[in-house]
Amino acid sequence: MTSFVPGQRWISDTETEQGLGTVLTLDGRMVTLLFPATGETRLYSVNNCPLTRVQFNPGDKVESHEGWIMTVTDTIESNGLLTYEGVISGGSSDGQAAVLPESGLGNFIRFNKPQDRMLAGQIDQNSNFSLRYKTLQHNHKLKRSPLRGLVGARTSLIPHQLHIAREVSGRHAPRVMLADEVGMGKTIEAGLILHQQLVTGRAGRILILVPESLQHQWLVEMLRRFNLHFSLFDEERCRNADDDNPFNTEQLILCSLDFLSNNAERFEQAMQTDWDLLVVDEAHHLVWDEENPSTEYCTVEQLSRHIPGLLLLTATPEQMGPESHFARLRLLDPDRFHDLEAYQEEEKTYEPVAEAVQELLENDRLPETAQKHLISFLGADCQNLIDNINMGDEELRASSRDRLLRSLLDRHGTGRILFRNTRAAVGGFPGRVVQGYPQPLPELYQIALEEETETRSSLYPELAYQSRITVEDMDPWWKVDPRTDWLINLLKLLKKQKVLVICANANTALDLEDALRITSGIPAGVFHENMSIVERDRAAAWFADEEYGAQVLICSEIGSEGRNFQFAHHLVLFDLPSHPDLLEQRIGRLDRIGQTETIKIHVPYITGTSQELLFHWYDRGLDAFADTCPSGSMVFEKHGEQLQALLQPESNTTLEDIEPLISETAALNTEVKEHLHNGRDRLLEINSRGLSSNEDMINDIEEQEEPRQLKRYMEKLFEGFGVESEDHSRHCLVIRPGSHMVTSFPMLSADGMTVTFDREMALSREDMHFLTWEHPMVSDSMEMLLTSDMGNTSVALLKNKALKPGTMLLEAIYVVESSGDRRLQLDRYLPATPIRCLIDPGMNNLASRVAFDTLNSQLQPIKKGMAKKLVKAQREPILKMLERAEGYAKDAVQPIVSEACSALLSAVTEEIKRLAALKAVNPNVRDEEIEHLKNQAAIGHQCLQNAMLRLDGLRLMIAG
Ligand SMILES: Nc1ncnc2c1ncn2[C@@H]1O[C@H](COP(=O)(O)OP(=O)(O)OP(=O)(O)O)[C@@H](O)[C@H]1O
Repeated sequence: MTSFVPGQRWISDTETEQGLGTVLTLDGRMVTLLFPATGETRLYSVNNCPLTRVQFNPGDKVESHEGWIMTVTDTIESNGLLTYEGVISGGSSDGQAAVLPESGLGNFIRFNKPQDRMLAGQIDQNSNFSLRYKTLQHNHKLKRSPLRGLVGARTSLIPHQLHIAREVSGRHAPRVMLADEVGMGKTIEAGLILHQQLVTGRAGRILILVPESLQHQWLVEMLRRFNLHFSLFDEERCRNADDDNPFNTEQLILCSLDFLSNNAERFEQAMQTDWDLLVVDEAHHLVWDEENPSTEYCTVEQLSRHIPGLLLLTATPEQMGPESHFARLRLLDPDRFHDLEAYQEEEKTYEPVAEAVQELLENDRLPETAQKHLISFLGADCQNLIDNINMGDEELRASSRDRLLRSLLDRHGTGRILFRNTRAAVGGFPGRVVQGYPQPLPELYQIALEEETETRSSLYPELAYQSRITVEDMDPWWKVDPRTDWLINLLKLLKKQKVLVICANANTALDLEDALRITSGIPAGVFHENMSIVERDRAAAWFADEEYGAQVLICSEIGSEGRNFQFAHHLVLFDLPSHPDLLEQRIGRLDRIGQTETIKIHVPYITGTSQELLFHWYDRGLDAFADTCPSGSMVFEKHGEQLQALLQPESNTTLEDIEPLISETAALNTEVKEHLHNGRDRLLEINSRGLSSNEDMINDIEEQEEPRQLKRYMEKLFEGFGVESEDHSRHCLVIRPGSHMVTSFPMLSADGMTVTFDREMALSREDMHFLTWEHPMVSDSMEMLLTSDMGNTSVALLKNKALKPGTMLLEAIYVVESSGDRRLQLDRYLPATPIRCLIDPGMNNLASRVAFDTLNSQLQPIKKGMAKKLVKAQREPILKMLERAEGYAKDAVQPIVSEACSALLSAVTEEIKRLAALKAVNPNVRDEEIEHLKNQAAIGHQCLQNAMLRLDGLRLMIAG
């Protein structure tokens, strides 16, 4: 061992972040070092200290503590201290000779480059070198995967959701409407898209706007399923923020749409924030008409003008009429949807477009009629794609077919921006049965209704009773109303089964709760818009509790929107809503993913009132109870007014009177359904479920999950960072901080935690953390390793009989990577890509002949002292071999960069072509947009061309 002399510079092998240390004193068997960079001193045992003497050699560049740089030409030793001679590089003294005693070396010098560390004698364990290389490989594979961002969610793999998520999240700044039927997983689809956008860096700042009642549900779903920590913003939170603009204090923010719409100051602040993506749930509330657009619509419209990405979620897009629906489409893509009349005209052509799509899907080669058909929609330009389908090889035919289909879907119909999955198309949902329960009309209701002129009162006679009958000591309405006793009997009959009751008005819900408690002692939860969010969540949780929860929850219309109650199988519609989409929203509380039984819908109605008429109109006219009703809004557009007139109390309509309307409605309903099925819905269905098999994607995801491989890898990573892990059960581990942990480990709680690598287990055991390749614990710890110098040097003994003892091999791992504005998303095309070189004494690169794992299995550790001596002795050959390795690596860079450039260009060209084609039919597509795309491509191309090569790891192996 070199002896210590005060003034010498040494570096700590275990605390490289301390910079260079100076020997202060030598006291018998102890040595004290001062690390001027941090001001810390350390006491070491001379015989057993993790220290390496710092000694530079001719050719090395060193920095003085004054900041100037010198290239060393000679080293002189005197009384154990070194003095460097050399030439200054850079600055005003460039080229001048200089002398630098080691005490004048910069204190912050750190050897983190592999060759510097190795030559300075900082050698890591072989297992960490291997872990580092594996990490680079996994990282590269993950970043290149087309499924990146979609595999990490704690959700079942449901094909229609994954298709939409992949389709949308692949886009830059996506602007789409997710309009799956109620309860089919729009929140999950949105979560997958957000997760993907965040993981890939396409988005960083996201704002979610939801109805107040859904804030908490969203927060929980985002955290529980996607590990996304959104912050809930309300007035109090904003007031307590430490910034003039509270929205600048978090990246992921969720607040209610009402909060922003009704608060000019907060809205202005939100407008001044640099968001990447805006999400609006229950977007049918964005009502628009030319003279009087709603405040909510205007709020979102203004935000959406300056936020690049926009996701609108609604199960009932046409609930507020076709104008509002069109206005929302225009929010998403003003170029494509610029003229309502033109759009409505175009809707009529959906059927022939759907036929053309069908022809493309069904025909292996395209007959002449199909060709003409396509040309009539897409113009003569598409002829060469048609020729490819008829004459090209299999791959070309498939890609040309795909491009034609995409063009058809994009330019005709709502194509790229509207996704709607229906139960009918997806299949596998439990059925629904309805039962009506006619109840006699109480005399007091009859009296109250005689004076009524409004439909609303006859639909909800308890309101008419309360406003018209004003005698003293009158009974509450629920004592008069026969539906109360009926409900109590039903609840008794269903005993412990959960029953969700929905009525239109909050007061009715409250009174009913009283009625149940007073008359029968049945405790019921209530849930309505006038309750605070906490109260609502508490009521929902009480209802959900299997063991001690309430049998019944009574909800008002608005209060229950978007909520998940699929664990219940009985739904009581205490009254009926006035629009078919509202009815669909009500039934959707139970008819959702996760519903396991046939849903029983119970509808009590009072005979002789509008309730009875409406029940029959919905049931036999629209068939809206037993089945979902995609045609509801359109039929309502046509017959709504007539229906309203008949429902008016003054009209005295009988069931017989309404029969003709019911028959007309049924006929129109069949016609509209068929029309939708053949046209718009057919296009939507193909767009929403995808053209190729989604099963393949599920298989790919399952393959990419690799729970066993991930578990093995993480066990190594835990070990590398000093985290203790032990088996819990199959695919599950218990992990906790170890006593030798070098640094804190991402997301590891101090008390330890149980993790599973298995999706099924994660879905059934909420208490376990679901580790996937995309979990922040995994991705952050991978990054932590790659940004440190851990494992970037190693020396090992190579046990291979075919090699002469003493033969030296050098393994150099390079990484080629590009840099550029985050928004350019260049790592889609060129993620950090490892290049491995294995140099033998003849300067050949053996990397392709000797696999990493094969070589690794033949290696044995060498003692650190021995390794340092070896490196010192072999300095010159190591440098020569390294130079050769760099040459090989440089040769490998160009093909990698060229491939990345072509991928970038083909993606942008496709987008430019689309805009150019849209411009032909729509003058609103601006030339600047196309120019912008071209510029982005040019900048991206330039950045890729400037990709850098750097050495990431170095391993020296000696045969023995
Ligand atoms: N892939 C999935 N894995 C596990 N659970 C799911 C999945 N998709 C949906 N669910 C569950 O199904 C229910 C309905 O999903 P979600 O709330 O996303 O539907 P929605 O379409 O947004 O509903 P609504 O139309 O009422 O707003 C939720 O309880 C959700 O957690």
